[in-house]
Amino acid sequence: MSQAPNFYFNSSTEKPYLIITAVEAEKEALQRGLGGDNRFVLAAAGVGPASAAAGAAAALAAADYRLVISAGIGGGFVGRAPVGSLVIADAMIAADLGAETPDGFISVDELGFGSSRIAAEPELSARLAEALQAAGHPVTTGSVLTVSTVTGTAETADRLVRRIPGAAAEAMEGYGVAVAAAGRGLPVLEIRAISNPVGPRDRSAWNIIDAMKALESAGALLTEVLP
Ligand SMILES: O=C(O)c1cccc(C(=O)CC[C@H]2O[C@@H](n3cnc4c(=O)[nH]cnc43)[C@H](O)[C@@H]2O)c1
Repeated sequence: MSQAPNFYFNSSTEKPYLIITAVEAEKEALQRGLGGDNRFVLAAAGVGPASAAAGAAAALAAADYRLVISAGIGGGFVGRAPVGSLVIADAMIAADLGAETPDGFISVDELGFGSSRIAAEPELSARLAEALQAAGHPVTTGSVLTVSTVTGTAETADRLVRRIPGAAAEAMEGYGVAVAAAGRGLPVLEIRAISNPVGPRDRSAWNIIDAMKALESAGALLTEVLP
């Protein structure tokens, strides 16, 4: 883990919700939206699927939780999730877990080594998406791809959406968090606030400020939607 998880005291008798972000800025944006709701415990576990899985697993070993949420900024596939919008995952997909061949990519599923897809908890995901829509926030439901390398060309972006037609966004942590949650039999959600389009590397196309505001809005609605 590149950053130590920051655990917050929770006085409720109910098991809390665990939210794993990559960096402190994402955690703080969510905390602003959550407004001190002590049902939530947040940890910034570092960038990438390995740090995310290790951070989530450590938090889950230390206390009991009822739900795990992977949240942060992400890239939106063009025409599906614009910058500033939110994506609520229907599934977390390890998009680069497999083997490259001269004829194309073979997923870990096709190789017979497990599954590259973990489904999000459908009812809560739908409720959160509906609440965001009702609040007037642009939101898309679709698969969130977990990659170890940020996509940096139009060719790679096209290849990903052709191979995974339901892809709405990509980020680097969701599948790692989902593996840790699945290891404990816990439901999982992923929320991505879109900071940039997936495609040719262009730092000027990034809008971290709007993405952090969107993450804050998602935090505020989580307090209403979760039981
Ligand atoms: O320098 C670049 O060109 C560049 C482009 C996109 C993302 C990065 C990062 O280092 C971000 C890593 C961090 O943010 C999430 N994130 C945000 N946008 C994306 C994306 O388009 N693809 C993958 N991850 C993204 C990610 O979850 C990490 O936590 C640098």
